[in-house]
Amino acid sequence: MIDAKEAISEKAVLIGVITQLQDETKSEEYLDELEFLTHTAGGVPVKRFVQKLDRPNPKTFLGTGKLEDVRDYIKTHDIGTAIFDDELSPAQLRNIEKILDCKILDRTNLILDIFAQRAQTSSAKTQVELAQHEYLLPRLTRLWTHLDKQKGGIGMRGPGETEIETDRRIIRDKITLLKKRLQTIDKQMAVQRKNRGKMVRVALVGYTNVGKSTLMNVISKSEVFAENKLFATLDTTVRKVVIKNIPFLMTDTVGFIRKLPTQLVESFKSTLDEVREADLLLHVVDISHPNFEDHIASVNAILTDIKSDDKPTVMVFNKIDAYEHETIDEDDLVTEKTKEHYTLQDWKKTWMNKNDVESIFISALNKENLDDFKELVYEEVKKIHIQRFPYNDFLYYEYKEE
Ligand SMILES: Nc1nc2c(ncn2[C@@H]2O[C@H](COP(=O)(O)OP(=O)(O)OP(=O)(O)O)[C@@H](O)[C@H]2O)c(=O)[nH]1
Ligand SMILES: [Mg+2]
Repeated sequence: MIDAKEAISEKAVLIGVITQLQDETKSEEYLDELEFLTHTAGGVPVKRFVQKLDRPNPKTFLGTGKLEDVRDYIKTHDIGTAIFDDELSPAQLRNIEKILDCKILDRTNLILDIFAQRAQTSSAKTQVELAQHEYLLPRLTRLWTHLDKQKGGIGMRGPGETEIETDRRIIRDKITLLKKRLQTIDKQMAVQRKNRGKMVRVALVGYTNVGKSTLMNVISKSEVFAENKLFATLDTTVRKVVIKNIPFLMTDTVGFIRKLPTQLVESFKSTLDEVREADLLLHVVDISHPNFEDHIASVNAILTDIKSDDKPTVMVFNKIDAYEHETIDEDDLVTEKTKEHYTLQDWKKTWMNKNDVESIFISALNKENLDDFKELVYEEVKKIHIQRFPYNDFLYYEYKEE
């Protein structure tokens, strides 16, 4: 198993591709994100290698020529790790390892590593460990390559293969064990959720680092760990919040990311159950991020994945204090107005015009527009609360303070 702390603490090169599916700009944005991930994991990105291809090479991800460039660079600059901006297949990993003499990580691996470093509770730790083992299982074949060379095609059933088989069996057993342990945890968590009664449940969801925990803190006056790193939160925090005369439960949970490893989605089931069982979602967006629309799409895809896309949702555009846009000079009649030129007002109009979804623009950090935010959440929670407690109307006795 990859040691969480040791995995990367050294210089790394980042490797990506430009394809028909991702143009130069996209590729660069993705590598920016990979760089942020690398930092978060404790690595130091020193150089990027990007190649234009129809699609990633099925055998070596990059073309072999380009990969040799990478190898030369790694040798001369004493690089410890090469990080690929995609999930490498077991075969790709094996082939690349033959060419580059250093630690190879892919995006999935990197994310798993960050999760492993950050997991605090036994639940989160078990979930990550399960995901790591499932990632590892098909990739255990690495040893085969050495055998291949030594023995050729014949006589492969030597001790080497038995060893791999033994390793595989150990990992499979471990997976079974972890799954069992998770089932027990799942049950406990389900009981806990039940014990919370019928109170309306609101879940903060959104891309990683958008400010969910910060918002949770200002709304519930709690102290949830928030920082400018990806995946600051892995465990779910639930707080009771009261706005005016309605108490409800608010959940802060793990942030999403583009191409969240499927193993993680699967093993974080009990964490994501909080989202699945929520009555109302607050989809928090970092509007100051140049890719925020992509982030919304990624989050929606994962919500669909976990069958939670049809829940009542409020779009919460956070970090308005940090929003910047490009401007067109008044005498410039050539430049066409694009989204880069949108003011906050333009974005508000765009979103207010959507009938099926409520939206609000705030800054959790500077506490801007929080009163309107609370009012909106109150109205949405009230709709659900009234349905759930039809006879409990005394809760709605609102007394005005003069
Ligand atoms: N400028 C600005 N920064 C903010 C705002 N809200 C949060 N941040 C910063 O954004 C960073 C991430 O905040 P978190 O609250 O940890 O974000 P999160 O969504 O919980 O992140 P994960 O738990 O990693 O998914 C921190 O450095 C916050 O201080 C805001 O309104 N404006
Ligand atoms: Mg958080």
